[in-house]
Amino acid sequence: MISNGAFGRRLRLRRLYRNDSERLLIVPLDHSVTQGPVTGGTGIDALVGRLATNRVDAIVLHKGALRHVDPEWFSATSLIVHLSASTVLAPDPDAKYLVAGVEESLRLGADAVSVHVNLGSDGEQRQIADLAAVAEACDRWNVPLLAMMYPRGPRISNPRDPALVQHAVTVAADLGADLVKTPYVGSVAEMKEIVACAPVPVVTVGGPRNDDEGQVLAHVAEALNSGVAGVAMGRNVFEAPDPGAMAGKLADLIHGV
Ligand SMILES: O=C(CO)COP(=O)(O)O
Ligand SMILES: N[C@@H](CC=O)C(=O)O
Repeated sequence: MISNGAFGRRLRLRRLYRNDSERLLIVPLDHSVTQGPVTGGTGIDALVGRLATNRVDAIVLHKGALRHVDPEWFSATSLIVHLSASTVLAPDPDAKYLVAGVEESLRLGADAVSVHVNLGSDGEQRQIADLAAVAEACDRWNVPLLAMMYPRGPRISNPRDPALVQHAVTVAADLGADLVKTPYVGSVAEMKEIVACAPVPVVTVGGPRNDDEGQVLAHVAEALNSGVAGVAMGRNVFEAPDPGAMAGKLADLIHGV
């Protein structure tokens, strides 16, 4: 793992890798702003606790959610504060904008921050500019940056096109991200090429809910075979009947039993 920057950034980045030095299991819960509640009635604190106690390396949360979560859970997992937002109700749900900052996230105890960019969307210009500005603030405050990069927009017919995904990864790395999250392209060989060209670790998303747990785990195993550094899986964890058990099965796959 090639670390970037000052001691503080390297330390925070190393803290993300809690269960082994090469792979990550990240569970994003930032969908709460995009689409609505992610807790299925159990409450955000209970959900975070189930994830933290099942070897999830980091959890992505929006800043306000932290008011309702016991900080004790973050002795067992890392906190990534998500800085971007949009909702599915918007005229353009792909138009992401910033709702939090790096200093604010540090005050909240963040180990890292994340920004979402829809490459090819009508609002791409602002999103890329926001990514660059956040990267500068991360450099200033020695905070690792996870870029959530999706080929997504009116001119994107195949959001898993390897060339588009590789372009998205390159944009993130070249603007200063320490980690990139992006869709799996569906082929081990093609994902291997993307990973090989990426100067920073790449993790893949889980995608829409699949009720067949075996298929979800097989998808992760295939992605891992392509050399990705892990997964950032949201819906297939927090929408599972037992999110903690699902997280544990993913951790077993990613980190070993
Ligand atoms: O990282 C992600 C969202 O921020 C991926 O979420 P899903 O696994 O639900 O696609
Ligand atoms: N960051 C994502 C969450 C799921 O992919 C979004 O805003 O939609």
